[in-house]
Amino acid sequence: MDIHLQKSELYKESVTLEITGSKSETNRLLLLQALYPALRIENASNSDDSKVMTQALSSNTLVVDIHHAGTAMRFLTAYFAMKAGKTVTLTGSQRMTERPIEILVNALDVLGADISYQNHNGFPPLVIKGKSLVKHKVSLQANVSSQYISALLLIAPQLKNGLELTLQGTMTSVPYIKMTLDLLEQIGVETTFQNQVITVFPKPDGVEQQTIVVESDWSSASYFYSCVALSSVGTSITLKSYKKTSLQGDSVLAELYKEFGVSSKFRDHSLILTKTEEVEKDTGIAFNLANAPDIAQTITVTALGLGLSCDLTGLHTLKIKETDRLEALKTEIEKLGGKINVTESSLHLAKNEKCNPDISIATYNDHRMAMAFAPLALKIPIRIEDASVVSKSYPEFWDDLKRIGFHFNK
Ligand SMILES: O=C(O)C1=C[C@@H](OP(=O)(O)O)[C@@H](O)[C@H](O)C1
Ligand SMILES: C=C(OP(=O)(O)O)C(=O)O
Repeated sequence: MDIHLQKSELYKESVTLEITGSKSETNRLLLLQALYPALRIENASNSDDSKVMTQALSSNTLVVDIHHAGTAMRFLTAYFAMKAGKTVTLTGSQRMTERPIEILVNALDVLGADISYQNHNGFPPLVIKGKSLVKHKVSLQANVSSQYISALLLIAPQLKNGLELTLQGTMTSVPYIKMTLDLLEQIGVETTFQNQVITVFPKPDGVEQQTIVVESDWSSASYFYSCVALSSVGTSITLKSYKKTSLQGDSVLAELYKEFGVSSKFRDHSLILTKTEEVEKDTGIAFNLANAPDIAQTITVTALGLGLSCDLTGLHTLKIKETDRLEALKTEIEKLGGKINVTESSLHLAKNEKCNPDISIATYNDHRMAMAFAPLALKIPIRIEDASVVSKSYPEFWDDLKRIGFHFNK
């Protein structure tokens, strides 16, 4: 299904949207709940990625398919590796079979796991024979994906001797590691993180009965930051339920979007975004997003819509996500008339006058390609191909766009 967005304008009155829970927090808590059934989760994400995670944790089938969900692939590899007596083939979409997992598999091997590759070394599908893992010290490369690290940390309190993890090289996506440690601490697991060594102490006997409320998803909020940035001064949107002090690294949006003239105010659990000033055309945007890779596409498209130049660094993980996001951005932005250069870990977007209207944006099975480009309809009519991809993280995305004033026919 393609969606043709007409040129739209946000409603003058600030509309309030309820955004689904963070998929990162939810998928961690779902795994922890499988290990500690006393946990209750509120405001869980209704994303496809969280649905497949829930299904996988309760399934008794020999083959578990997690589709496009990177967190589910990585977290469940660790989970099934320590489930003694159970053998599972863990697989996913075509793209998932191209997303590397060797660093995690090697680390689990060191801990005593039995995992083999069904087709290509280093990539899913994996055949995992669950075993009791008794070793507790391992080192792994920390600059490819933080999800490998979170996967090990999540199972660590149920390992006989806990875990001592040494991170090698420059760490990437660090807030996601801290989110995992924070959630472990919240449920009563002791952890330390000093220099590049993380220790998780064993917690074999269960945790106290408790309910954890998931904060709404900040990566999903990014698309509304972009909508407000691309609107006139005074435009406002209210999003629920957010906290000023978040576990999610993408909450850095509140800081970064000041450069696009957007202010963020917290009232109770609402986040109010307001366009407070026009941005000078000569202002160039420059951010290092190594700690917030999922908002790179949103920021690039906001800059394009405002005609600003934009330099982003720290993007080395984008090439192994739902698609090669650097190449996908380059191809689609060039169709719109933008001038963009990409390297293995950065992008440069040149200042531009205006975008070509009525371009059809390909989305490459990547929810964030669809959601990042949609706000451009505040400037030009635009078509988004295969629009249902958004359900990977944010199934109500298109309904919410309608609620704030976008016009389109599905
Ligand atoms: O742990 C997580 O929940 C995530 C970590 C990040 O991945 P990398 O660590 O691979 O960059 C992020 O891009 C992904 O959307 C979610
Ligand atoms: C990269 C993402 O997800 P994952 O790696 O979990 O598939 C994402 O949601 O942007």
